[in-house]
Amino acid sequence: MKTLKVDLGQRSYPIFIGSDLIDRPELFEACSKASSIYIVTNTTVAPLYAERLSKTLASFGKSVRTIALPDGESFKDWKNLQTIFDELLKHGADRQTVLIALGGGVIGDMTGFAAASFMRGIRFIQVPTTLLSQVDSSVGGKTGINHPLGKNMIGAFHQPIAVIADLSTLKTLPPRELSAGLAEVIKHGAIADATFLNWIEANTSALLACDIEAMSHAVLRSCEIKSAVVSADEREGGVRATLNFGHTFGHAIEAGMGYGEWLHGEAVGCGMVMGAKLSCLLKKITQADADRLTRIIHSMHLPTTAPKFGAERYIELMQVDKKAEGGQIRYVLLEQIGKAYIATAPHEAVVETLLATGAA
Ligand SMILES: NC(=O)c1ccc[n+]([C@@H]2O[C@H](COP(=O)([O-])OP(=O)(O)OC[C@H]3O[C@@H](n4cnc5c(N)ncnc54)[C@H](O)[C@@H]3O)[C@@H](O)[C@H]2O)c1
Ligand SMILES: O=C(O)C(=O)C[C@@H](O)[C@H](O)[C@H](O)COP(=O)(O)O
Ligand SMILES: [Zn+2]
Repeated sequence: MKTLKVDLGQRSYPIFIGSDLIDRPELFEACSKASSIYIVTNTTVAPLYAERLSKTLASFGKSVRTIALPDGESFKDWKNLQTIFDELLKHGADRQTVLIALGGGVIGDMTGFAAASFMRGIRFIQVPTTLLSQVDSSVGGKTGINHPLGKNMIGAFHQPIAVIADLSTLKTLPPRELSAGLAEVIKHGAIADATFLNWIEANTSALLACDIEAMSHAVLRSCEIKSAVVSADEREGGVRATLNFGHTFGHAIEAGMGYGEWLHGEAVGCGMVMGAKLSCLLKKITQADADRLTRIIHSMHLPTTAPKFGAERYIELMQVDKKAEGGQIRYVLLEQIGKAYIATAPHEAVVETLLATGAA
């Protein structure tokens, strides 16, 4: 097992990465002081892992309940958040209750937001079971739900007290979901570590085959990169926005198509292709670099051709973005492979050229 730390002073927490971790009560030690424990999961993950996790948590001698929400991005909304609150209140949860998010990023984001707001804030633990949630969403404390007009528009920063990434759970993950997670892995290489991107490129087959050693390295290196960024800028005042590479376009695709049509990772993969093309149009990276990144994304079975909404609609969708300021869209672009920067306002005509010609 590998252990990392997200360094945030009093809000610091460990990330445990390894196999069969959901069977190890010592990793859930914070539950020994809980008044009650709620596993929040969904109807797909519950039959796979909830009983095993309940058994582990039962060793603390506290009440352990499971809340299973419907599965899918389109359920990351008010209604299902309300279901969590209903269950907590119905069964007498209090400020010493600990929530456990067992599932992918949808469950992690919603459970985290429920924990941030229930009785003005209770503790929660992330047990990510998708590649995407192990390499990205379980770390950093961004929690929330979608709004029909914009992705993740309602939420809060609320850090978990631990992240327990059990690599064995990836064995049951469908290939399409694995590829979606690989998009965020590629993102970490593209924005912060050219050597890691080389490794990803050289290990495409092992990653697609969900080889345990390859997964272990991908999760570890991604968590190292993300936790360093989050430790430096918890609330996205600056450098944290680089983790949004591919997301300005990607979130527009998700909202524009209706949540769930394309997976988040698929939209981000395609968004990174668009971001690389824009970086190239602005003469920051070479055509060869943009082509290479597109090839890597394509090799992971991710879409690289954007849905054709038209430039006007893309711009309208992208204006509903948390990075936008005073109506100006801000893009995360590449200065070089392994280094991202924030473009406050690239010339609108350049973006329109991108949308009209290449990607959309
Ligand atoms: N908070 C953040 O920093 C952050 C970062 C990245 C993404 N996100 C959010 O995360 C979400 C995407 O997360 P995701 O890709 O994990 O999607 P997801 O949560 O929808 O999970 C993907 C699918 O895999 C299933 N599943 C989960 N674990 C499984 C397992 N071990 N075996 C079999 N099936 C399993 C789920 O039921 C679901 O059908 C988006 O809402 C995105 O906005 C948040
Ligand atoms: O943690 C971050 O910061 C990220 O941007 C990670 C992204 O992969 C993730 O999709 C995040 O939820 C996007 O955040 P948002 O603030 O753009 O909604
Ligand atoms: Zn993302």
